[in-house]
Amino acid sequence: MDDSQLNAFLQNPDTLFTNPSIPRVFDWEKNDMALNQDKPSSAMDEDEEESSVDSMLCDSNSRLIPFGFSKSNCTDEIMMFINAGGEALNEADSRMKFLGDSYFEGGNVMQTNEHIAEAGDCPFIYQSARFGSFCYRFNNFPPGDYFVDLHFAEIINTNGPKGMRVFNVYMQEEKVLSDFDIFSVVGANKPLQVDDLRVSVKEDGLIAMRFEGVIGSPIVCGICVRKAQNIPVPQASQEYLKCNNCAADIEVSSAQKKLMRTKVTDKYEKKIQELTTQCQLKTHECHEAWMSLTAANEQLEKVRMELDNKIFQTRTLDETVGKQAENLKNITSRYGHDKKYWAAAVHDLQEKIMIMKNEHAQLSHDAHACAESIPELNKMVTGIQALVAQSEDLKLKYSEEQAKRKELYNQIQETKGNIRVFCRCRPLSKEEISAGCALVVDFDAAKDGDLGILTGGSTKKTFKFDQVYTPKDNQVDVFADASPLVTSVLDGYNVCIFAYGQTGTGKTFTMEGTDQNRGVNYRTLEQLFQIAKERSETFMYNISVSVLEVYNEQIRDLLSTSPTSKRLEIKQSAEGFHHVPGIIEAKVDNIKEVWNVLQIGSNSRAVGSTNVNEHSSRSHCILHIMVKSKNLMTGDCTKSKLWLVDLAGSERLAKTDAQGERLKEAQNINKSLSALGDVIYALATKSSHIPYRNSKLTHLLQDSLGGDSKTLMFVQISPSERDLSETLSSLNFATRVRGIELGPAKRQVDTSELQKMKTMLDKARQESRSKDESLRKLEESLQNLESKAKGRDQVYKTQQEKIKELECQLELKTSMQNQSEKQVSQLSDRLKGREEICTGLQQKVD
Ligand SMILES: Nc1ncnc2c1ncn2[C@@H]1O[C@H](COP(=O)(O)OP(=O)(O)OP(=O)(O)O)[C@@H](O)[C@H]1O
Repeated sequence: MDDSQLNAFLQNPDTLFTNPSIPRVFDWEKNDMALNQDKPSSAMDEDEEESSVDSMLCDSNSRLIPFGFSKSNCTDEIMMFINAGGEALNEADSRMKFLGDSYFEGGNVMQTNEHIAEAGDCPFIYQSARFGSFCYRFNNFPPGDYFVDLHFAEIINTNGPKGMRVFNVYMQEEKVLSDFDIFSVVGANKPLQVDDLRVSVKEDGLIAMRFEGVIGSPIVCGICVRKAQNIPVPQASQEYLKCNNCAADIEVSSAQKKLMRTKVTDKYEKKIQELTTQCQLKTHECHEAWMSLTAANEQLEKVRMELDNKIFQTRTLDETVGKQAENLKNITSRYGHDKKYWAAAVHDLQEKIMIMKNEHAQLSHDAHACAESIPELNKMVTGIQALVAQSEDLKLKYSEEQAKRKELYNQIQETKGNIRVFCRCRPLSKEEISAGCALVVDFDAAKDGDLGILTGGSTKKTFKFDQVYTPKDNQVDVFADASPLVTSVLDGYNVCIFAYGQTGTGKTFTMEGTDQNRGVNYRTLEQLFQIAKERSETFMYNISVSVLEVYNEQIRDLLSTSPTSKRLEIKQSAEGFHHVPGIIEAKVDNIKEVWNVLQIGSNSRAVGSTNVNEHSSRSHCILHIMVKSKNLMTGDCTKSKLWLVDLAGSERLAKTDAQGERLKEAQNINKSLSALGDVIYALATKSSHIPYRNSKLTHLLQDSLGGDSKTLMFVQISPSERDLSETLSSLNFATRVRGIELGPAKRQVDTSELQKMKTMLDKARQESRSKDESLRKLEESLQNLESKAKGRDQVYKTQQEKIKELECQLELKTSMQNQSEKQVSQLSDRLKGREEICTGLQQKVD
């Protein structure tokens, strides 16, 4: 209690007693007993209630305070108020008539900070208490009657239950409160005031109070002792009782009444005693029950805790099981998927194994067959080797024969002469036929190279040439005699073939021909590629083509796409070859490409002139073919040229009566043709000076006219009598050329010598033919052998490769089979493992 609280209390001590919030056990103003509400240990039964009025009317010495004794009967003089500690309220000494010494025995003082509900302004009183079985003794009270107020609060065991703390209170060794249970009245932490316990103080001036536990320990927070007013002693008087039968008042003396009361009291006291005993027993039982209940509660709490733990564990387990179930589900689904996949894979593998087994069997069979055929193959190999050796021998012989053939051929050519002249006469044109032109050409001895010209009347002039072609002879016949020169070109000789003659006599027809009747140019090149192809095993050829035109002593490149091509000049290279720098050399690999090139040249020639036929008659058209060859066996290289020239028309100026540009053209043509004649003459006479440079034509053909070069001239003539003079002119020129070629010295050889030479020539021809024939046969047999050898080689190689391939496949398939079997066994193991895992998991889930 702090100072302010103490002062408040001292100024108005009744606050302790008038606080309406504090329950009171004995409230005289209400004239009721608070204890009856909850029926504490001293609770009364219904029988007792009937007599309670009497039983509670006690005298001053009785334990019970007389009924109807109100607080107003008491003096307000407070004799003493102590707190639970048993100390007097020192500050109030001057106000309270504290009458002397006091002491207590037993118990402990305890304090709490618990909140005391409804304690009004003085919770402090109830926050300190004496606890345990104890007693107070207060001395030096003046004799008389006093009221004692006791203050209680259940502040120790706040959770009850009822009957846990039950105690008796004695005043002057009289029990004033029996089996008092605070908790049962107000519960925990609530104040309880027991007012107006009446105490008589004798001469010894002593008030003794004793608190004695029945169950648990007594507890008290404060004690107030007040001086009571003098209580009037009731006078003994007559009392009346109502007769039950007649309703008459029966006088009852005080003694009688007292006797009655004593009897009743005794009876009820005995009953009370019994009930008290029973109550004590019941209380004891209750206490035991409570204790067992507490123990059971503790047990229950433990069980609850365990249950909580179990629930928690169960939840955790549930979650784990859920997760495991999910996992299991996933695993099961994966397993199902895997199972399907692996089943399909196993099925595939089994199928593959089956196929491989079949293939293996087939391969084994093939291998056996191959192994069996090996001796035969060996025989074949031996045969092939023999054939190859034979072939090599034949090749050698063939090379030798070829060399001999070449030698003989050249000998024949040389015998024939390096410049040869063929005469070809065109048929009469429609115009000539319609004009009724007569034929002036006699072909009776044409086969022998003799040509007769009817010069008028019965006179006939005969010309001799290497070949004479009648109008009936076609392009094939013409080329058949010219073709050996193609071989010479491929053998490395320079060759020049040109057509000479009057305009319109068939020069272009012979050289170029038409689409249906290809001429010498096309056929020469065709044969060139054919022979090159035939010789491809021993020779490698590189062929290129240029197309030129010489017009008015100017060279024009007909393959050039440039419209204003620069002036082309003839130069001599360091090796001594003559060439035209800047001229296009189109590389050709086949006849188709050649034809394209010829077409380009022909078109280009057409573009450059207003009148094609006229222009072609006035210009020299030259096809230049360069052939580079390499002998693959010897490594020898050659570089040869083939000139195919369609010369301009050779008609005489007098006849054409040309003037101006025409005259200039004709002069240039004559000049170049004369220059050609001069060169040939110089070559024939072995002149020290060959006038090649007199014209562009001879300058251009320098390398192919003379020396080792071979020249073929086609002299083209008209059969018409209208062209007789020009025909004679052309034939004379050709004869000169041919005559010059053979040389006058040869001509002068005598007949026997000539005959001898002829015989030798025939013999050589015969030999050449027979050798050609044998050579052809040899070539054929060689080709057959080679093709056979190649075929067998190929078969052998194929067989060997097949054997190797089969062996490889066999190995591969065997290893694949082993691997597959391993995989299958591994998969089976894995499958088993998974199934076991799944079974375990399934079991877990179950
Ligand atoms: N042997 C022949 N058989 C059939 N027709 C021929 C023969 N020779 C020439 N001709 C025809 O005669 C005509 C003139 O021939 P071509 O143009 O070849 O003469 P050319 O001498 O080249 O003339 P130019 O000097 O004017 O060029 C052509 O229509 C041609 O078809």
